[in-house]
Amino acid sequence: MPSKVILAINAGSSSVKVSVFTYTTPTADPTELAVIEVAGLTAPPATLKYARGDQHIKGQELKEVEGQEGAYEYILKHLTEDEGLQELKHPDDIEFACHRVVHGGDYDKPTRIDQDTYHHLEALSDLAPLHNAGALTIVKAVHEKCPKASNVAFFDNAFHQTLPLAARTYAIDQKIAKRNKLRKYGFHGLSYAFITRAVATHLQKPTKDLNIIALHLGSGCSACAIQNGESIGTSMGLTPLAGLPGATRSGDVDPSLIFHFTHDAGKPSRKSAKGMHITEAEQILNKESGWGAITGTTDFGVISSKAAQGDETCKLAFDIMVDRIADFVGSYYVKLGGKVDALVFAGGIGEKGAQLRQAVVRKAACLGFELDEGKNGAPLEDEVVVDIGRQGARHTVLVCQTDEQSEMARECAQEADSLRRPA
Ligand SMILES: Nc1ncnc2c1ncn2[C@@H]1O[C@H](COP(=O)(O)OP(=O)(O)O)[C@@H](O)[C@H]1O
Ligand SMILES: CC(=O)OP(=O)(O)O
Ligand SMILES: [Mg+2]
Repeated sequence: MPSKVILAINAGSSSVKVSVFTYTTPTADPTELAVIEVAGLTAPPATLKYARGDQHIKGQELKEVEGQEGAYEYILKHLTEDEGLQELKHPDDIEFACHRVVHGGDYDKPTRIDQDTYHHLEALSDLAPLHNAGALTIVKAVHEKCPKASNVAFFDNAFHQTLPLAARTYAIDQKIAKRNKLRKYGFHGLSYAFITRAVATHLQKPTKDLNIIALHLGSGCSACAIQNGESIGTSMGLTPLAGLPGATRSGDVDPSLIFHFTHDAGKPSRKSAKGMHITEAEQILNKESGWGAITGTTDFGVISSKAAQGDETCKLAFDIMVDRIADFVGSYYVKLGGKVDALVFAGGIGEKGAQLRQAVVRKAACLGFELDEGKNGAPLEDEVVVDIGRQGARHTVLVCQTDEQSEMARECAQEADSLRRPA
């Protein structure tokens, strides 16, 4: 029997990550065969990372690759040409292509993408200007190049369906809010779903009893208060712009600020990509702000080391992040009534940024979070969850190597029968 390949595709704002899985039965977790990532899309040249068995490529520059669609084309070619990846020799070997779709509006569960869903998701593109359009170009590319695959969308806002009414409602006219669906959706949900399960397993607790403050810190950054395994508060809002700053995003500002920043706030952005209808205000706050605008680099690793060497601009960007993250840790501690099993760091910065973790945890020391500095500074090995807290401290601090692709693949294998395209 031919093996069934699941390709899980995660189009982030600065990277495209694809993992290749096979699966056999709906009960076993899919087996990961390879992981490939094209990163640095906001700071060209893009770079390649590839891991399959003993084969590892890291940091190879890809001068010709641009944008999420270009990254996907490169990835598919690389995978099908890898002699060692027997299971994926031809695009037709792919049974399911799972797509991380950041904004799913009212969609609350994995959904096969047909023409109708595609158009619904297209209409939501303006609400996730750095994400949806890129993901949809990949959906199109899969449709054209892998016609036998079933395309399934996994929504980044679905995990936050459990937000209590008050937490998801903006203090605006409710008639208009309802008509225009203006509410907090929240994102990074595939990551938070993965983190919840992985941390519950690590702490040997049932998911339904897990209470954590989780931080997903990557090119986009967010915080989430998770009570009894469910999201009860999260920092992103109607769009992934709200809350914490990101590589090119401002995060929360006074909503009036933009009208003092530019007189053209409401005009259509001249720079917005084809098919997108965003204003100058959305362009500036999503793509021309954040730590990239302050320092000139979108790489938070560079900012952290320069800040440590005394570069004042990088120190300011670093301190802004620490200040804003600490605000959410404090507020979510209250939301959870002080019943917190762990503070969890995840995402590119959460996993690699020892310096940032140290600064955040120091600020939260009054709540009982403390680090074991040796463990915090040690490079991560293969474990999914690592305890970096001081033994004996009131609260635990963890790093979780989150994996949105494996979250999608797991759900896909479980629901394979209902998600498969009719023959
Ligand atoms: N050593 C490091 N220390 C802190 N941050 C880092 C380090 N290396 C990479 N990063 C940050 O991680 C980001 C990528 O995070 P990731 O979660 O993969 O992003 P994406 O939003 O594209 O999914 C990079 O843009 C960079 O800012
Ligand atoms: C929702 C979001 O901001 O995602 P990413 O961090 O992958 O850009
Ligand atoms: Mg990401």
